[in-house]
This record gives sequence, structure tokens and C-alpha cells, in this order.
Amino acid sequence: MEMTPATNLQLKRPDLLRSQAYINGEWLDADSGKTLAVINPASGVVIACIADLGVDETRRAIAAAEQAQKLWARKTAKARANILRQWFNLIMANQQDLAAILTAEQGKTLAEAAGEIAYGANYIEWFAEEAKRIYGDIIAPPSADKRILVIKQAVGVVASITPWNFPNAMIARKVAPALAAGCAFVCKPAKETPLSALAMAVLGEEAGIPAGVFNVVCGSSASAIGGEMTSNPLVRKLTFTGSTPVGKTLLQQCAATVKKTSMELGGNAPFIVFDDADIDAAIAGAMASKYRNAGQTCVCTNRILVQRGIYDEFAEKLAAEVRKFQLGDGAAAETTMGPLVNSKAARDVTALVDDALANGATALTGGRASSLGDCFYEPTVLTGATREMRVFKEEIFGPVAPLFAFDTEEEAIEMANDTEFGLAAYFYTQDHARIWRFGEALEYGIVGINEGLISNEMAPFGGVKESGSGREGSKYGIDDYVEIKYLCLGGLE
Ligand SMILES: NC(=O)C1=CN([C@@H]2O[C@H](COP(=O)(O)OP(=O)(O)OC[C@H]3O[C@@H](n4cnc5c(N)ncnc54)[C@H](OP(=O)(O)O)[C@@H]3O)[C@@H](O)[C@H]2O)C=CC1
Ligand SMILES: O=C(O)CCCC(=O)O
Repeated sequence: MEMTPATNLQLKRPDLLRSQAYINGEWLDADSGKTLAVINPASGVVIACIADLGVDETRRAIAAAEQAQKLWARKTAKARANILRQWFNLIMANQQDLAAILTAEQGKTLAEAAGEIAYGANYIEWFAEEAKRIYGDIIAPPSADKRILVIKQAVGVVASITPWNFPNAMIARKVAPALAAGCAFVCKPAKETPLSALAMAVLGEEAGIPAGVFNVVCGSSASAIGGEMTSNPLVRKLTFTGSTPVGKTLLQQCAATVKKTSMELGGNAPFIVFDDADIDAAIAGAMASKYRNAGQTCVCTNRILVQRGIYDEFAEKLAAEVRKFQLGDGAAAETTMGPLVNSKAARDVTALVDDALANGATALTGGRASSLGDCFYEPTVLTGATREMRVFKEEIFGPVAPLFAFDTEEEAIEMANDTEFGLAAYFYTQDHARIWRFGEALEYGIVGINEGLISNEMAPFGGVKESGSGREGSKYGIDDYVEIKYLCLGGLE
């Protein structure tokens, strides 16, 4: 459907708002001429109508990436690092414009959006530095006439599929290690949030990323674009962030050509508060880890487990903090929580809360959709939550904190690990022996201990069990984008 954009975005650089796709250094319409409307979830206003690409354009982007990758990988690590560093500089110089675009398409507050731009840029800065630290090895040989060397080489063309909840940072933390290692990159942003990806491409081009090394393929048919990405033999790696069911489908599709994969999938993070915890610190941690991005992150607290002796005090204090949220358009200065990404997300959260209420939970605050619009849900605290409720098992992806009671540490660890997911977990205690014991017993890739904010570019981000594989960020992050090659030198005597 053709719609006329009615954006009132005030940008210092209006050229950052693009509607064409970016392939091989060119800005292009869809072959079909079709477009896709990008809608502001707070207002329902159309921000832009972007090129709606399909299989053919994706195939051309992959072919262009394959050609460009060879030259990119031959550049020195320092040359690649300098370009990445320049990209970081440009992103930070345009932080406010990028944040305004992000808020318009995704809904989070401007302050959160500016934070995300800096967060994403930090990965680019980090991997600009790591580009120069990809080391090989020399290994003791089995006989005197041999030498064993290990080198690390770029995997080649990387395809990326990312979600709408972090439209900038999820791409940044994949593209940065990929480019640092010498890979070329074809990304498919979520259909709700392609504008942040296209704005990144504008600045990447300015930073000197050669044509074909970074491509953005946007469109309404994820299965068509994803199908080409996963079946095309020129793609050597797929990196995905999103839901576990889609991740499993993509893994199956990648099997046919045995691609390397990195999967950042769903979570069901427990947040455990022991009765020896500093309760005010635990409240602050719960607020940060639960309500960030209106609860729409894969590391968001999903289940709050509180030891029975402090349950009522914790619940009252948390509800008092949650009542302070000012729900509204993320672009308004007074707003502290924006809408959910679309009306389906709000309906999904409504169904989860209604299930809990019908099964005996009580809403201390919230507990219903907001009258502000069909994408808004009131920030909510539920007491009396039980394991039989859907909120115990399913990713809520909304501003809802269900509080479960427990009595013993054994019960807490059993409840915390009783899920197929294993991404992030949090716990609060002042007992040092328990810190080690409980931290080691949690079956999760990331554990916040007396801390609710765990994401940064210096740390390895990733999950176990059905939350995925691979690590993003940190010194380990580059490993996902290199292949180990063993060189055996013979005849040396
Ligand atoms: N782990 C995480 O970080 C995330 C978890 N989720 C969870 O998933 C739920 C649903 O969210 P949703 O946005 O639908 O998540 P999805 O997993 O469906 O979407 C994530 C990305 O995958 C793409 N995608 C979807 N289906 C396919 C396919 N068949 N082939 C290739 N790509 C595909 C989407 O494209 P498009 O948007 O264009 O359809 C998007 O770019 C959330 O409520 C939340 O529970 C969601 C997002 C992130
Ligand atoms: O929700 C996600 O998709 C992961 C991003 C969250 C973070 O980086 O903290």
C-alpha cells in the first residue's frame, strides 16, 4: 500500500532519514517498485515508506558482498580499524539525530534511544581496537621436520537478521566484529525498524566503508530475504537476534549449506532477591532490568523470585517506584516509558497478564492496557504469581513484573533453572559464599550479582540452552567471525 509520509522529525541532518535500500554502495528502490510503511508506534503516523526488497535484490547484495570482501580482508587490520573508528566518530557526532529516528520508529524514550546509539557505537569502537588483536599460534610439532602454525581468517560473507527492540545496537554489535575481522556484511533489519539501519549505512559510507562491504536489505517478507540468506552458498555465516522459534527455523535452513551461526535468542530471566539483600539496591536493579525499553529486551527480568520474609516489603516498594513512570510518546521530554513496538505486542502482554489475574495474581499497579493508544501497556507489578501461570514460562516482552515467593535457596535455584531458556539471570544477596554457590549453579550465560545492568561492549553477551550460541562483544566476540586455519610446514630438516 502506498502511503504518504507525514513525519515531523526535526533532524540536523535530514539526509540520515532514507527510504531506499543500500546495496553495493548504491541507494536503490525495490525491483518491483513496492514500498513498505514504517509507522511511529506512539502516534500511528507514517514516518517513511521504504523500499520493499525481495529475493533478487538480496542475492545481488550477497554477490556484491562476496566481491567486496576479498579486497576488504586484504586491507591491513589497522586500515580497517581506522575506518571503524571514523564510523564510531560519525555516529557519536550524529547521536541526537540517530536517537530521534530510533524513537520515531521504535517507541523508546529519546534518552534511552540516545543511550542505545552510544551503546551500539561502543561496540564499533571496541572492535576497531580488537581488529588489531587477532592472534595466531605456533604449536610444538610432532616431529623435527614439521612446524605447526595457526592463523585466523575472516569467515567471508556474513548475513545478519536483527529485531526491532534495539534497531541500532543489535546491528552494531554484529557488524563491528565482522568488519574488524575482514568479513563483508549483508543485514536485514526488522520491518518495523529499518530506518536506524539505513542511517547507519549513510554514516558508514561517509566513514569510508567500501561499496559492498556493508549492505542493508530491507523488506516486508522476512522469509523471502531470510530464505535467500540461509540458502545462498556465498553466505558463510548467519548471525541472528530474535525469538527462539525463528532462530530454530534459521538453524535448520542453514544446515543445508553448513553455515557458521551465532544465535541470540529468547530469555526468561529470573531476578532472585534473598532476604539478606540490600532491598533498595534490589529495587533499583529490578527497575533497570525489568522496565528498560518498556520490558522489551531479551535480558529483561521476566520472573522476580522473592524470599518470603521480605516479599511484601519488596512488592510495595517496587510498586511505589513503578507508579512513578510517565507513559507517553518517547519523543516527549516528560515521558519515562514509551509504547510497545506495535499493537500485537500490547495484545500479547494483555493476554499474559489476564491469564495471571484469572489464576489468582493481584495487580498492585497497572494490570491493563493504557488508554493512550493501542500500543501502550501500563507498567505493572503482579503479586501472588505462581508457576502454573504463563508468565512463569513465557517471555513477557512488556513492562510487567510478576513476583513469585520462595522459601529456601534450593527452591530458588530449582525455580530459576526451570526453563528451556538460559540467557540472563540476576540475584541479590550479601552472603559471599552464596554469591559463588548460587552464581555457579545458575544455568545462564550472563549473571548479574547485586547488579541489574549487565550489557556493555567489554563483556561477552550470549546464552546457553535454547537462548542460543556464540558471544557478542568482549575479546571473545571476534571469534565468531574468524575461521581457524592450521598450516603444517613439512620437510624442514
Ligand atoms: N531475543 C531477542 O532479543 C528478541 C526476542 N523476541 C521475542 O520474540 C517475540 C516476537 O517478536 P518478533 O519481532 O516477532 O521476533 P522475530 O524473531 O519474529 O523477529 C526477529 C527478526 O527475525 C526476522 N524474521 C522473522 N521470521 C523470519 C523468517 N522466517 N526468516 C527470516 N527472518 C525472520 C524478523 O523480520 P521482520 O521483523 O521483518 O518480520 C526480524 O528481523 C517477542 O515478543 C519476544 O518474545 C523478539 C525480538 C528480539
Ligand atoms: O534484547 C535483545 O535483543 C538483546 C539486547 C539487550 C542488550 O544488549 O542489553
